[in-house]
Amino acid sequence: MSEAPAVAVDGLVMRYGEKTAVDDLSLTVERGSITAVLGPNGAGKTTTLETCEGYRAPQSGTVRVLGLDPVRQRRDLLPRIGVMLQAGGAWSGVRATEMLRYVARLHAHPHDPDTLAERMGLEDCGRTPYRRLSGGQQQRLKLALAVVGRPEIVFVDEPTAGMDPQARRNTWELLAELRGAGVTVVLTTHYMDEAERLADRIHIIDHGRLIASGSPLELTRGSNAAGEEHVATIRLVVTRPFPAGAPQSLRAALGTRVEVTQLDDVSLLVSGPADASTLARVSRWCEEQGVLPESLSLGQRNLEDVFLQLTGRELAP
Ligand SMILES: Nc1ncnc2c1ncn2[C@@H]1O[C@H](COP(=O)(O)OP(=O)(O)OP(=O)(O)O)[C@@H](O)[C@H]1O
Repeated sequence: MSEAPAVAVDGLVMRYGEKTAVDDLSLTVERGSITAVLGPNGAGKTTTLETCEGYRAPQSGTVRVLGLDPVRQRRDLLPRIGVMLQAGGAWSGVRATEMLRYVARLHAHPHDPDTLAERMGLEDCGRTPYRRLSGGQQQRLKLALAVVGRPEIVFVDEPTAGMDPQARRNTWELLAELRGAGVTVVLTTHYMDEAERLADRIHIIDHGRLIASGSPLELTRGSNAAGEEHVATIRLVVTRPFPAGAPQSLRAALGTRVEVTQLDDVSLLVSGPADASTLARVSRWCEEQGVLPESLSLGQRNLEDVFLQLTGRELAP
């Protein structure tokens, strides 16, 4: 029998009263991968993760982690997973190293807590009570607590929120190292660069639904109806609102190989096999329409553009 995926979510529905937080979500996470669940605030990322961690029972649908039911088989699953929660996760008065040593002792084959503390840059604040640690230090301690027991899979919710750039890079390194050691990492983030740089696979969710899945390259390359790759994105921002029908008119001017998405009254996105001559044609179109570009730029398509095209909204909070 083939090994079950690290995570299999199938038709998950989760509601809080009238509010549907997770809406018929299905996704899988392969073992040994870093998988990012990317989405804006309130997309349903934390709720999905908490269901995988066994803190919430699915209201509809199924969730399996390492082939086990996280609620019914919690005792079997708990020693095999590591969890970094967004909020809480340590007692407020406990000292950092004390907490790490305590949690290490709960596991059969833990990492050495002192080495891990050093690795996470926590050696200088080992005697500081948790509540007195800075936001970034608390994040690092929570991550150390999640991995000290050598889990097979770690769930990390917004692992680098509030960290400075150096601590973010250290965290990315640690997560990549875990993958190198065969650990599956599932992380939620609303930082596109984090997902793009770290993840083997990205699931983009919005309003509790899966709207796209793929490797960072698959997602950012994308393709148009003719199967051509979306290699570039042109962003156009103008000084006054576009006339009605602007996206259609611009698309007619540029040809069918590109896609035009209007983001708001004054900005739109052109994506497709665009180059300098496309840029020149956009500029000419502005002249014909009597709109003045405030900015016009050509760049590689990134995850932000993918999200914008799919939803018409910005991903960044
Ligand atoms: N305990 C709760 N009671 C009521 N509504 C909730 C509760 N927890 C979450 N929600 C709502 O469910 C939706 C999904 O929330 P969730 O925390 O899962 O999203 P998220 O993608 O993790 O967001 P964030 O990035 O802000 O953490 C949101 O609209 C949120 O307001």
